Formats: sequence, structure tokens, C-alpha cells
Amino acid sequence: MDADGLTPQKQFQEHFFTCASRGDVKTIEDVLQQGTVKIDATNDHGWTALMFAARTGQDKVVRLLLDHGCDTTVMNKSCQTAADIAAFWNHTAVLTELEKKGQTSDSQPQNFCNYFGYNPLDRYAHKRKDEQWLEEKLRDQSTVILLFHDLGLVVTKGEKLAAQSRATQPCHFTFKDTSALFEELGTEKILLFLGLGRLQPDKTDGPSPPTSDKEEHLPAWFALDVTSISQEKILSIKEGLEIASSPFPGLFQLPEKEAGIVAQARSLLAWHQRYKFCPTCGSAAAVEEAGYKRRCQKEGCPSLKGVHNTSYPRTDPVVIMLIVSQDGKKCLLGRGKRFPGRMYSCLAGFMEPGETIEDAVRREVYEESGVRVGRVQYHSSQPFPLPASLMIGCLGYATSETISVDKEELEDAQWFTRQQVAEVQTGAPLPTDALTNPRAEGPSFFLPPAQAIAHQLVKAWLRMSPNL
Ligand SMILES: NC(=O)C1=CN([C@@H]2O[C@H](COP(=O)(O)OP(=O)(O)OC[C@H]3O[C@@H](n4cnc5c(N)ncnc54)[C@H](O)[C@@H]3O)[C@@H](O)[C@H]2O)C=CC1
Ligand SMILES: [Mg+2]
Ligand SMILES: [Mg+2]
Ligand SMILES: [Mg+2]
Ligand SMILES: [Zn+2]
Repeated sequence: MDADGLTPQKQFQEHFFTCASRGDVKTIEDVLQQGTVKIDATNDHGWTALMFAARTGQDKVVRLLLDHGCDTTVMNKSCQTAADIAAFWNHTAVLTELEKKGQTSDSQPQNFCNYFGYNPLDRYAHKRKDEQWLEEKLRDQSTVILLFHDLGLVVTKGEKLAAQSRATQPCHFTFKDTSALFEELGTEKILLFLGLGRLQPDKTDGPSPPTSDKEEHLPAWFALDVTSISQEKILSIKEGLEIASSPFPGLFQLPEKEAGIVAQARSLLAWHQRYKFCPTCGSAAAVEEAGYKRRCQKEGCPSLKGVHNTSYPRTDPVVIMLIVSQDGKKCLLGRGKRFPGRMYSCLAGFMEPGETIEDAVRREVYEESGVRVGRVQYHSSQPFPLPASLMIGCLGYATSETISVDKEELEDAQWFTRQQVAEVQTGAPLPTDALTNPRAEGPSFFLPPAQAIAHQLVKAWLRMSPNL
């Protein structure tokens, strides 16, 4: 410690923040390259380098930090993100940089994109029936093939980068790498055509719209189900492979720009795994349209006439909602019976047929907590590949307060004050055993991680009136 009582690490960090405020791009670049300070490190008020640069309008520093993958969604202890700070101080150049990453201030609302929500592929659905085109694409050198074994993605073992916690790298195979697998699978294989596109290192604002025939030259993406092939054979294709068998935490550790592609593939494969037979008559059903259809093989089956949704992949709408108390000062969170550690989250539930989103929110909240809800406001959605839900995120405004917990589904439900929630949301990172050990040190409750839509709903509520 020096005379100011700061450890050398803290001194580095303070210097890093000062350089961000001053626009010292060169020093910031050096520090990031040497890795002496973590890019999303915070000071005692929860401020990151990105926030300091946003405060003083240093758009070049902001761009550099964004290019190095900093987290734009971090909030300081006043519940502000870098975008809120830039908007408040009217630094438009900084806001433009943040908007390119899909991060905006609430004063300029845009659609919020959740983890699993961004998908860079053009699905190119009009080519799903063109078998010759698909065969040619499959064999193209630029084509990317993802392999799934019993819904577990084949990944490249990487060093766990603690700073980024994005440690699951999907392995990109070519047809050449996998030709022996194709031979072994024969004609009975499940091969999905996912679309055309490229992972762009610094672009997360959606694919460019198809304009000319040029997009035909973009890499094609396929997913192949290799469940019937031995794990040894799959792992011997290349060095350093592993199969991410349990879905979590792996599915939450994918590079954000690829998570949507993995979700698309996994949900479709889960449908094939569960719907092997025609749901109408129980006969065998053959895979068609590059994995997007299963056609019943029995002549005369009603599913062959007209439009039958049983032939197409399903996705289950789920409402997930943060309920705000009548005075606006508290929110309602619950603890599912199987939740890890001391986690509390938004209430959620499957939509039922013939129900609006608003009514599903009101019904599920009443069933699970006894609280009545009036106005419902849509926030954002999230495809969730377990196995194929679409989480519809809402804010709901309570018209009653008394809680009566449905003990069949929840262990507990409580009103939490803004301050309680802000503390866990913007506080120190959780101890590593917090998810598994109920006696782990740390706060009395915690929220799901940033990849979960529940986290983003809580954040949206906190940001509605940040302390500026
Ligand atoms: N990220 C988060 O913070 C949270 C996420 N969730 C997710 O939301 C989803 C729905 O939430 P729940 O509270 O479980 O729903 P829920 O409150 O409707 O209760 C679940 C029950 O609904 C029935 N159900 C009705 N339709 C179903 C369907 N299509 N698939 C499966 N079960 C169905 C089953 O009996 C099931 O046990 C789950 O997949 C869960 O993983 C739930 C709570 C928090
Ligand atoms: Mg529920
Ligand atoms: Mg339900
Ligand atoms: Mg329920
Ligand atoms: Zn049938």
C-alpha cells in the first residue's frame, strides 16, 4: 500500500480510469494489451472505464473499449449505464458508438437485444427445398458445420478466460473434417441448414439486408446431429475437442455473436429428438426442408392436407415479468424450488392457448403469488433453447400487495426494495460457489446472470429513474 492506502492494483486501476476520462487512447490500448487491469473493473462507486469515457465524451476511448469487448450493460451504484451517462451529458458521438453495439439510453428507446437474441445469419428459407444448392453449399470450403451429440455442442477446449467468462467456443467444422461422419450417418441423418452469414468481430447490429446475389457467397451454416456416432470418433476429428454435455453453464458462456445460432440449432434438434413420429397418427415422419419440416409417411394422414402445425418445429411462448409495486418502490421476485443457492428471479410461466400476453402475465402472477396485476408493458424477448421457449419479457404493475405463495411451484416470493435490488445488481461479483453453496459468503440473495432476460428486466426497472 502507498501513502493513499491504495494497493498497486488499485493505483493501476485509478490511472486507467483517469486515462479513459482524458481520452488517452494510447495508454488505454497498452493497458488492455498487457492485461494489467480488467476491462470492466469498477471503482467503489461502480464506475467502469467506459463510464468515465462516456462522462467526458471520449468517443475514441469508447470505441477502443468496445472493440476490446467491454460490457456495455454494467450499471454503477446509481443504476446508470455508460449510455445513460452519455445521454445525460449529451455526448452524441459516444452514444453513436454505443448504439452500434445495441446499447442505448432509455431516453432514446430502441429494441433491446437479449443474449441468444442476436443472430447474424440470414436464414435464407427460400433455399430450404433446393437440394442441389444445399448439397453444393455443404461441400463449400467456407461452410461452417456445428456438431451436436445428444444436444451437446462440440466445442474447442479453451483456456477459461475469467475476465470474459465466455469460455465455450463452438468448433467450426468443414465438410472435409466431417465427411467420415456423413458417410457413417448415411441418408437417415438430421442435417439442418441454418442460413448464410459471417460472425463479425465488431458488428452486432444485425445482418445487412440481402441486396444482390453477393450474399450467396457468404458462408453457409449447418448443424449435424451426431448422436448415433461414438463420442470417441467425434472427439478424434481434431485435437482439443469436447462435448458440452450439460447445458449449463456452457450455453451461457458462448460468444454473444454466436449464441443465437447455437440456440437456433439446439432448439430445432431438440424438436427432432422429441417428435420422431407424426403427432397426428403416430406413423414415421421424414425430415424435409433442410430440417424445418417433418412429413408423415402414411398415405391419407390428415397432417398431409392443408396447413398442419404438427409438421413444423414448435416454440413455446413463456411470459416472464418483473412486477412493480403500486408505489413503484418495490419489485416482486420469487425462488423456484430448483433454483441454485440464494437466487431469486422474475416470475414466469407458459402461455396457454387463447390467451393474450397481458392476460398470461396477470394469470401466472396471481397463480404463483396471489398478487393482482393491472397494466402490462412489453420489454423484450429471448429465444431460450431449453428446449425451445420464447421468453416474452414484460414489466407489470401491481394493483394489490399481499403475497400468497403457490408452494407447489415456488419456495418463496417477496417484495424487494429498489435499494436491495440495486445493491445486488451493481455490487461486487458473486463468490464462485454462490450458485451451489447456500452458505456461500455474499449477499442474502442474488439475481440470475446478465444472460438471463430476468436480469435485464430488473435492470430496465432500475434504470427507469437512475440517480443522475
Ligand atoms: N430466467 C429466469 O429467470 C426464469 C426462467 N424461467 C423459465 O421459464 C419457463 C416457464 O416457467 P415455469 O415457471 O416453469 O412455467 P409455469 O409457471 O407455467 O409452470 C410450469 C408448469 O407448467 C406446465 N406447462 C404448461 N405448458 C408447458 C410447456 N409448454 N412445457 C412445459 N411445461 C408446461 C408444466 O406442468 C410445468 O411443470 C421455464 O422453462 C423456466 O426455465 C422461469 C423462471 C425464471
Ligand atoms: Mg412459473
Ligand atoms: Mg403455468
Ligand atoms: Mg406458474
Ligand atoms: Zn401422420
